Amino acid sequence: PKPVHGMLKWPYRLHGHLFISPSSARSAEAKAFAYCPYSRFRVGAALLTKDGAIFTGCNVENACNNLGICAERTAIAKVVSAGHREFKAIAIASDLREQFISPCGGCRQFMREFGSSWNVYLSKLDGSHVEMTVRELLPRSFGPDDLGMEKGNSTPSKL
Ligand SMILES: O=c1ccn([C@H]2C[C@H](O)[C@@H](CO)O2)c(=O)[nH]1
Ligand SMILES: [Zn+2]
Repeated sequence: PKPVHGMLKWPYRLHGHLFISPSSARSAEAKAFAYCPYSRFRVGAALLTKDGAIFTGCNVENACNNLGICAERTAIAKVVSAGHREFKAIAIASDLREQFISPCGGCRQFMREFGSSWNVYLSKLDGSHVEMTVRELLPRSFGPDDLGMEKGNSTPSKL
């Protein structure tokens, strides 16, 4: 495929694949930092906020196996602790060539806390993507509204 130059509007289609730029590229970069000595399965995530900021995350495993955290949750914890709660999309990258990396159930619930109608980009190693909404990945979900909350997106400083 020919390289593409210049500014590309997000998201864009190329060679029949859907790419999100720049967050898809950033998820692949984040994968390089994966701490995964136990599974050797590298995952990177890049989360795009409504105001255009991008935060990355990688999986961080632990000798106490069940304490490991996924790339998606790392990225969400980083972005929320930086004061953002309104998200446009999260892109996920792994080394899988034949399959689109799909978030685990725990991460789907973590995403859903901050709304159901934002996008998740499941990618293959070649950068091609499938676009899904949080709602499609986690239908009929339990969320903040079920506890009488407005939604998880309320501005920081409010509880
Ligand atoms: O969407 C996914 C799927 C798996 N992993 C991590 C968890 C664990 O460290 C390794 C193998 O499951 O990959 C993620 O970070 N995100
Ligand atoms: Zn997960």
